[in-house]
Amino acid sequence: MEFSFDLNPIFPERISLLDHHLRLSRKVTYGSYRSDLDEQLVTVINRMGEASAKAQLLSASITTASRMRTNKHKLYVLRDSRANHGRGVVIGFLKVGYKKLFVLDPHGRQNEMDTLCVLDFYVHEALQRHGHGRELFDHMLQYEGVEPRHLAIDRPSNKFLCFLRKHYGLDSAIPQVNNFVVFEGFFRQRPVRGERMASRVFSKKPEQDIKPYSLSVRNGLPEEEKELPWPFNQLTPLTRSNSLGHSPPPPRGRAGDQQEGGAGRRSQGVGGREPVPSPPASQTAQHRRTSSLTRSQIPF
Ligand SMILES: CC(=O)SCCNC(=O)CCNC(=O)[C@H](O)C(C)(C)COP(=O)(O)OP(=O)(O)OC[C@H]1O[C@@H](n2cnc3c(N)ncnc32)[C@H](O)[C@@H]1OP(=O)(O)O
Repeated sequence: MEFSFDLNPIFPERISLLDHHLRLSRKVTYGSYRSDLDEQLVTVINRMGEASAKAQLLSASITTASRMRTNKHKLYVLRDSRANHGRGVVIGFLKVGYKKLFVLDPHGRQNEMDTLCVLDFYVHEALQRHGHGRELFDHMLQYEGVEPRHLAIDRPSNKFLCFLRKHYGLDSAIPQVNNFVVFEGFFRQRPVRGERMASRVFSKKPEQDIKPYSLSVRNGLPEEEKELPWPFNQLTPLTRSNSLGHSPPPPRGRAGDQQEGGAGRRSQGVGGREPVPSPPASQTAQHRRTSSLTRSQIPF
């Protein structure tokens, strides 16, 4: 992603980390922050957010400078300093943050947890599948001191699911009733960081709904589509997408989804992330309105 100004003073490192004040982390930078770069930084964040939203077929950006300021999220930005005649280009970004979630364990018990969540992740279309996503993700894991299985993912796209499976062997999700995805091993050997884990019975409703961005930007959906949380609202007769971890067939040129496998994919409608693979139609019709999913029914 190119800009008319020099990116190198804004992002002095190959991977720079911004906090919710849009300040660079001292741990990953050598220089100090320059206030005159504020405006350019806002421009970059907003452009990156727009590109990510477009790639995920979202109706609005979930990463903007103003959202960054109102949420305690962190933004890892990967740039190439030499490209664009030395002005640099942004290759991609990864946004994470702690959220209080109600997470179901494999026995269906509900646990209230403050957990690190992956909230937005984007690599420029022209640079995907070159290892940049892995570089960003590994950097974040190391900096945050977490293992991939201990993360909660806000409604991962199909590409992201493939990525997680390929690089980190995450392919077996524990069914949830919110839009976050956690994988097997999520509850095992978690680092102690003041995390609250209050076991509750599955049937008890959380005190508050935890809404991922992906829901909050769903402006245009009719009410009936808002009723059910993901993945239940995915359970319409669809063709299953490519199996995870395999390279897809060549691009089919669908707007906003240029690098996807194409076959069997559908737009989720205004505001949704790109769809994840879904169960065969026979299963989906049968389980469209069920209140819980067994492991074999999780749609990937
Ligand atoms: C919580 C969320 O943020 S969900 C939204 C995630 N973001 C998106 O979907 C936006 C569009 N996609 C992207 O920006 C990128 O594809 C990312 C961020 C998911 C991955 O970044 P990349 O730089 O492509 O990843 P990297 O090169 O390290 O790894 C490649 C692997 O990722 C997965 N992947 C990347 N692109 C695709 C694709 N078009 N189709 C299927 N799998 C893909 C595959 O497992 C791939 O391995 P393979 O080529 O051997 O099949």
